[in-house]
Amino acid sequence: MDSRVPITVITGFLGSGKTTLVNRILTENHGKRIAIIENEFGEVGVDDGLVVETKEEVFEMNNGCICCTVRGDLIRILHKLLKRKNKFDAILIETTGLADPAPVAQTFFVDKDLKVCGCVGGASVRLDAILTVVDAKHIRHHLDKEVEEGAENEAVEQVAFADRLLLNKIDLVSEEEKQDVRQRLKAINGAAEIIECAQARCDLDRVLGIRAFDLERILAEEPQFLEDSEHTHSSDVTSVGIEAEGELDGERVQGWLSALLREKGADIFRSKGILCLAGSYEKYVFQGVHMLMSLASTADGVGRPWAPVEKRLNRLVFIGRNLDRQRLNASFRACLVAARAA
Ligand SMILES: Nc1nc2c(ncn2[C@@H]2O[C@H](COP(=O)(O)OP(=O)(O)OP(=O)(O)O)[C@@H](O)[C@H]2O)c(=O)[nH]1
Repeated sequence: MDSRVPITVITGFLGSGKTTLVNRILTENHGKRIAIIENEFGEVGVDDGLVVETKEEVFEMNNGCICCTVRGDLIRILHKLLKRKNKFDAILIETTGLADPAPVAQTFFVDKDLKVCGCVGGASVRLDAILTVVDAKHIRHHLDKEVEEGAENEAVEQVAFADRLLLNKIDLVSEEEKQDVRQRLKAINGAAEIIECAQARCDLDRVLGIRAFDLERILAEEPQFLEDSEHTHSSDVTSVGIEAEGELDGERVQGWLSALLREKGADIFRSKGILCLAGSYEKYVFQGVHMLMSLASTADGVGRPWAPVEKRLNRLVFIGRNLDRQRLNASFRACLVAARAA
């Protein structure tokens, strides 16, 4: 019997539905002990507030990008997990929306530390599959994005490297658009099965424990895969994080966010935040993907409520191109009740 712990890498562009899939796996009654390793892009982390309350263990890695600077952290976390007496049945790694999955996968095959400790070869873990979640509405825009010479188009890399493609958000596109996206995906990666879904609702047997990662296929397509090579992200995508204590005027902040995304949504790929609205004990979760925006509260079953002693800290992050840090900060702060009274 194979006693190695299967690792599933969940990748996909910003806002495609990775956390939605993780939440879905966590709430499904599968009887497995799962550890989740989360890596988030952006100056201010908010995903800790977006992942459902769970008995499973969630490890945050927010000091850099998993495919570049924090591979060491990933290895350390894996060693820690593997030393446990009560071993996990599965490990999920959610990458940032801008990660290249290749160097993450490579970690399990070429890293000296993993080899020394016998996790590979010594057979403690195995890479089960790379799942790439695709936003059916926005993916074409990102696949078409031109990048500077020498840099990678992360959306293309994520599709190319997938063992399974979860074509998510099919509720947002017509049949014609969906077929067009399917063709685009097939042209980049003809080998990966495409699973269509909305809200990442898919049969988990088709995505977990599937033994789909095939080193031979990768080596046939990318002979240098096992060589530790440099890669460069496109440098025009940046993030602006905002942290501010205090209560917000609900109407004002909603008006500000809708106007901002309406005007700048082509450049703001992703926005999200945890908000404290005046007169409410609920924690509000704001989610934006380009121009689409939603605001839900813990009363709708999203996130975790404010704890009685918790500091009412608003946390937001904007990820995209041409972000005006000063303007975003000033216009957000103008939505605080205190700013209005001043
Ligand atoms: N309409 C629609 N919205 C969806 C679907 N799946 C997820 N969303 C929404 O899309 C937004 C982004 O979803 P997430 O799961 O946070 O995406 P993500 O890939 O984890 O985002 P990042 O970690 O920021 O890259 C949220 O507002 C979700 O509720 C879907 O199938 N249809």
